[in-house]
Amino acid sequence: MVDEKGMDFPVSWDELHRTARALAYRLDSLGPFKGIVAITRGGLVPAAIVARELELRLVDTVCISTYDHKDMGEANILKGIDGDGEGWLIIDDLVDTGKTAKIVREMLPKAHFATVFAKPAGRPLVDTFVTEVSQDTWILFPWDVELAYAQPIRARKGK
Ligand SMILES: O=P(O)(O)OC[C@H]1O[C@H](OP(=O)(O)OP(=O)(O)O)[C@H](O)[C@@H]1O
Ligand code: HPA
Ligand SMILES: [Mg+2]
Repeated sequence: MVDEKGMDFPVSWDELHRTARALAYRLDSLGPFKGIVAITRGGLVPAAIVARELELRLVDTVCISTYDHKDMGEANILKGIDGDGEGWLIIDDLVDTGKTAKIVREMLPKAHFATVFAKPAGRPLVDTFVTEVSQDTWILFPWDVELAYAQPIRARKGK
């Protein structure tokens, strides 16, 4: 779908699994880490995949909510975490504007911040990521979609 937020970029479960494993592969040489801090909710699935690959069993959460579907609002910090993050790995699904990442970095300045996807505006705030997509792309994660009829491309264009 194309709307004012740009083109949708759908990601399947398989692709997400493969890309999160690629992230774990990169992170393996940057550790060892004490544990993972998952940024809910989007970071939960990638964090589970990375935790499995890096054999990390200590997993905590920072809970932040900024978007209502594609509409950005104020960042609500629902749950923080103590300490400066030294030795910890923070995992989120993506950085977009970098608003969430900035809050998390201020909260845990010594942690390593990693995401599966990055858009250019947020990229400088991430230590490690795998796939960059353009700023006007909207990533559709597999947990946000269901299988449904898709109109042929020509019909969508009204031909
Ligand atoms: O770089 P930003 O512009 O801050 O956008 C990225 C953040 O937005 C999304 O979270 P959201 O607030 O939608 O909450 P959710 O993870 O619970 O879906 C996504 O999971 C990132 O955490
Ligand atoms: O591109 C995105 N996809 C899903 N959630 C998001 N939250 C901020 N940007 C995005
Ligand atoms: Mg999130």
